[in-house]
Amino acid sequence: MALASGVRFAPRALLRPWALLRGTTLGRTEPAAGGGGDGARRFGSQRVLVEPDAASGVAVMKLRNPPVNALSLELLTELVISLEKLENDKTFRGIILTSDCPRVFCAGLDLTEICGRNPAHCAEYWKAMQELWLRMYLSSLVLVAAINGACPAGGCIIALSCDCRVLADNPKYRIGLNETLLGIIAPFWLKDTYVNTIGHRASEQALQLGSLFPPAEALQVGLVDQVVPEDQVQSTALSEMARWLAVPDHARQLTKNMMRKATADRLLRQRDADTQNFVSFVCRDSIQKSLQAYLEKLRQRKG
Ligand SMILES: CCCCCCCC/C=C\CC(=O)SCCNC(=O)CCNC(=O)[C@H](O)C(C)(C)COP(=O)(O)OP(=O)(O)OC[C@H]1O[C@@H](n2cnc3c(N)ncnc32)[C@H](O)[C@@H]1OP(=O)(O)O
Repeated sequence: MALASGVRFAPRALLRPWALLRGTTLGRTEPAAGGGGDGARRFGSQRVLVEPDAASGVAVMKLRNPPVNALSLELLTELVISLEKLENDKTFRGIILTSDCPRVFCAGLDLTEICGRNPAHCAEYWKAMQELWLRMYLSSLVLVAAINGACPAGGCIIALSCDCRVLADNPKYRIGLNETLLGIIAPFWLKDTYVNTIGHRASEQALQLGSLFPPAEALQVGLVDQVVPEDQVQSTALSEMARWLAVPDHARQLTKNMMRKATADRLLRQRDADTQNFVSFVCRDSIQKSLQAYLEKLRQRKG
């Protein structure tokens, strides 16, 4: 991990993400509509669309795992790979993360990855979740979340790992960590990320209650930095990006590292124990029952 100019402090090869791939199509490059040069070429994978703009050094990364961008193992893996690709390309200084699915930014953990699965699968899945969080939280790039839909639980984790959050002003687009309402508990590193963003008391209250905040409240509590009309989310995210990119990279990166390293190190030190904790917790009969019931409720709620 070099910490001089061109700082790269994101942990490398914490996992070999490609080893997790099942039937994904990665590394595709295709010209964007009407595009010509390299700056207009899209790349990415089945579930993560990357629209790079070499001229500005900013890439737009779109989650594309319909219907609700649930964080399947494949989506987690493809996100890590796309992020790593941009991190390794010196052309890029920032990523705007957004959703390609209407009305939902990200529905959080894919519950089908932890319901009725064996412990080995749950462990593999949780390691992929840890990996994505570590990579995003410590990324040397500026990450701006352009939150254009509902953003519960794991979706909120993704947004909280970014440097800045812009939320569309729609009362249906609630954001927060609602784990307790599913009968599960946010792990310590999620709790720490929450506390780092909105402070201890607000986190304690929101975590215990499983609060999902509508936009105005999310802004008030400091969970998001801007709330804007839906059609201005992307342009506002770009303006925010410009503000962050106006700072010299090395100074901003070192400051980010200084602010976040202790939180990330805590997970790095206890990664295996955290995985075991997760697996033994979610594999309990009682937890499986409540997750199944929640999933069933979601399926029946339709229409
Ligand atoms: C030591 C202890 C360790 C414990 C560790 C805990 C780890 C904690 C970390 C994260 C926790 C999580 O992320 S758990 C997931 C929490 N997510 C939610 O509660 C969101 C649930 N979804 C919704 O509220 C809504 O779907 C939505 C608001 C996101 C979108 O609403 P919409 O009306 O547009 O869509 P539908 O509800 O009709 O859903 C469509 C379709 O998707 C399925 N779906 C939704 N969410 C999930 C999900 N998270 N995982 C899997 N599948 C999901 C839903 O059932 C519908 O399916 P069908 O079309 O088959 O009916």
